[in-house]
Amino acid sequence: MSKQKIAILGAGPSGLAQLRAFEAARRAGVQDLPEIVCYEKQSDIGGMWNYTWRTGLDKNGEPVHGSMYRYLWSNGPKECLEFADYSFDEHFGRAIPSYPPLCALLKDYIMGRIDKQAIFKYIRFECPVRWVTYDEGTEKFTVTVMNHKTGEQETNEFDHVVVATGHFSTPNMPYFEGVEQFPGRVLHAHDFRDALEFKDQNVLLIGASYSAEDIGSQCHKYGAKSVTISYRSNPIGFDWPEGMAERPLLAHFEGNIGYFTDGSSKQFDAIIMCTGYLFHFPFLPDELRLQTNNCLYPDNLYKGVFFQNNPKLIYLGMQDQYFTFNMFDAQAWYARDVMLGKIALPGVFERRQDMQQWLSRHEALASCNASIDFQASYIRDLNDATDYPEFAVEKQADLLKEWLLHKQENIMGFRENAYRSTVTGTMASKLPARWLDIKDDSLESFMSLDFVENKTFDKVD
Ligand SMILES: Cc1cc2nc3c(=O)[nH]c(=O)nc-3n(C[C@H](O)[C@H](O)[C@H](O)COP(=O)(O)OP(=O)(O)OC[C@H]3O[C@@H](n4cnc5c(N)ncnc54)[C@H](O)[C@@H]3O)c2cc1C
Repeated sequence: MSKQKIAILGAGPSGLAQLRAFEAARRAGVQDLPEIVCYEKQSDIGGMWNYTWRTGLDKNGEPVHGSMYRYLWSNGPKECLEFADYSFDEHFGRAIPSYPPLCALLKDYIMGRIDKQAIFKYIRFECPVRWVTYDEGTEKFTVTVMNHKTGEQETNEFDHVVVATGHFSTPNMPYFEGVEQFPGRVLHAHDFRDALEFKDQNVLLIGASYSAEDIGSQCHKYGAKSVTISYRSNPIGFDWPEGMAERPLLAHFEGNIGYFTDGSSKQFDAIIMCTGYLFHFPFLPDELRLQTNNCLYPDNLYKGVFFQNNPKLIYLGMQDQYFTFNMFDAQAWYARDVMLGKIALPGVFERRQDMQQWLSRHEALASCNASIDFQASYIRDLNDATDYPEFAVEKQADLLKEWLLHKQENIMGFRENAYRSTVTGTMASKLPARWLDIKDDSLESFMSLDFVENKTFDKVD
């Protein structure tokens, strides 16, 4: 019998988790592993964590994937991202603060546990996937990619396809009457790169989620004259510093004046749409395409990963994310075991029943804390079925709840908090005060700071 072939689309944290899951099986002595090819649009691994100055199109004329900006700090504490089998202490050789102030630093950690020699051989860089089809007769997928290195298209057949292409890259861009006459800059959060650009400006952010919260805080910190956050349903509700305020939804613009639904108005210099992202799979036909919005449990994915119409098509990382890297691992390990035949997939009806149970629980979620527990129980459910190293997902859930409280208490200063690692038991170092105003975003510069002086390295037995 010929070897199974698996295509992994994307080499961001999810796709890498899938590659690493197979690599772990290989190391554990599993024979007859499938043949794997990972197609990646960019020229490096890391996905969203590859900071790029580019906006619009990349060097190959493909839509830029990255939505991250300079000076992006980890939103949640690093203790909630920590892998069971690879701690931050191990990677950096010392305790670092709970909120690493650089995406380069987090990328360094996430990629640090990857055996690059073992994994790079599977990845085909600068090969965006153009089209995927499935043949009911041969029971195979055909994947067509554009190889920008050779300038030619390539087509190959696979038994499974794992979609790990992310869902924070295609802007959801609403229209507001009069916006076309607005004289200043109008952009989506996807194209936001540097808060310094908005120094001394009156900035309007539309949206009430993480992007509005974080980009708004950044603009304030880097000298915007005022920051107004316009919400559709409910205000974010933090105790914002002077110069930042929330207003209900924008109704229309007249020139550079924005009119809000409560009848108020204000003059603006720039508009940043923090209005979220679309799930966008331009390489998939309708019958294979996941159609969802951002939520903790998209419908039609059994165990959150197997596409109901065709479970040989696997989606990773499609959930809204309290948990990120650990959840991708849990999904990748489970998906691997199904692909290897270690876990049997139930029939269509049982899969639907299982999904329905999760969807009912999902529908009943009434608070952020309940949502965090829901996602933790989802991860637990997956991990219990595989040999993924045991880790205390419930303790990380408790940390996430603390994080929410700390944000509520002090939105501009919550990143000064330090937490205890659930993996090593060590306390994070305090962030040196001068770094709260970080203007130098090099990893070297950050690591050259002496954290030891502030460190409470009281290990728990
Ligand atoms: C502004 C911002 C801040 C964030 N902050 C945090 C944070 O602080 N902590 C946290 O845990 N998470 C954060 N996230 C979430 C982040 O998206 C996840 O951490 C993680 O990157 C998701 O991994 P992924 O592999 O699923 O997707 P991605 O990281 O998006 O990777 C997808 C990969 O697929 C590739 N790809 C896309 N289309 C194709 C194609 N057609 N063919 C081939 N390859 C393709 C892309 O090039 C990319 O490499 C943030 C996201 C954003 C946008």
